[in-house]
Amino acid sequence: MGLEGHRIDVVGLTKTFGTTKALDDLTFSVTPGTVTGFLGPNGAGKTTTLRCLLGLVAPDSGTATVDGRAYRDLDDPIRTVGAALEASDFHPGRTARDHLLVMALGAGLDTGRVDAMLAQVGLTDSARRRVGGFSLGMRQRLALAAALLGDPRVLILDEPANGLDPAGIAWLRGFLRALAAEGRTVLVSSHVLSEVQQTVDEVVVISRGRLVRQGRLEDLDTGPSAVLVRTPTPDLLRQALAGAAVEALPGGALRVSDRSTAEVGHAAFASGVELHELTPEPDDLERLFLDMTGEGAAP
Ligand SMILES: Nc1ncnc2c1ncn2[C@@H]1O[C@H](COP(=O)(O)OP(=O)(O)OP(=O)(O)O)[C@@H](O)[C@H]1O
Repeated sequence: MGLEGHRIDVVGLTKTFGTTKALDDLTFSVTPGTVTGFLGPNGAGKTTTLRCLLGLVAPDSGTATVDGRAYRDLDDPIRTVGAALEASDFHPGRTARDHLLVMALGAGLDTGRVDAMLAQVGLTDSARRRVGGFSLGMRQRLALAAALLGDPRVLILDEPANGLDPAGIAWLRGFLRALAAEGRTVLVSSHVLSEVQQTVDEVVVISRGRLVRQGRLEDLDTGPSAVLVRTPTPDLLRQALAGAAVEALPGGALRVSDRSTAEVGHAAFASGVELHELTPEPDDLERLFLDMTGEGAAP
């Protein structure tokens, strides 16, 4: 059975710090039951947006609401929105378990969930260790457990994959997907698309405080795919691909930007050209992300 879902709506959000326009008329929404990646390069305004959503920063104009209400107007904010903004602000002398107990008591939450949450994030064996000795990945897990203490419908996580090793990222992926499958609304920021690419259904891409793109990950138009080819006879392959956009790469490979792997393979076969490699160019999505956010522009 799914939970009652809550939308996140950011409308016309604008915030200036001194002379820095951190957010510039930013609008997007996040639907329940999805994991949404909130993406943008460092300094794009992600943290500021999340802080506005949590009532920690007052915007100059615009609104950031959960279930149609500002955080401060929610009836039961702790049980509605769980957030992990920074993984580093734990008291280093306190154990993981004590940290969650203090939080639960302070917020009037059921302390009975503490051990269950530690187990959920894989910290049972470290529950009685002091947080000061935790790795960044363990702090991230603890922050996640803290965010989940109130069994919230909405989760807001700032760079949760930061500091996790590949196994930890794979774990996080399954964990967040399961929370979304329960009908929760999960918003996860990252400045690295590949980190969350396999986790998210939707992406909201921002750059310089403005929305660049919102949509389903699979609908992002990655443009024509390019093909990397290696052959001992590049000139013959160029002839065989007459009319194609072919670029010589350092190291001797050719990059064909307007033909599919099948088309390149067929042209080579039909002309008797020997191929040593024929691969679709990797990271099309990463390239698109860099292009969209202006980070990939040629110097
Ligand atoms: N309290 C503040 N005072 C002054 N400037 C700020 C403050 N908070 C954020 N900024 C500035 O606003 C811009 C957006 O910062 P923000 O932290 O929201 O970006 P971000 O996308 O989260 O990047 P990062 O991943 O590096 O944290 C940056 O130029 C930042 O320096």
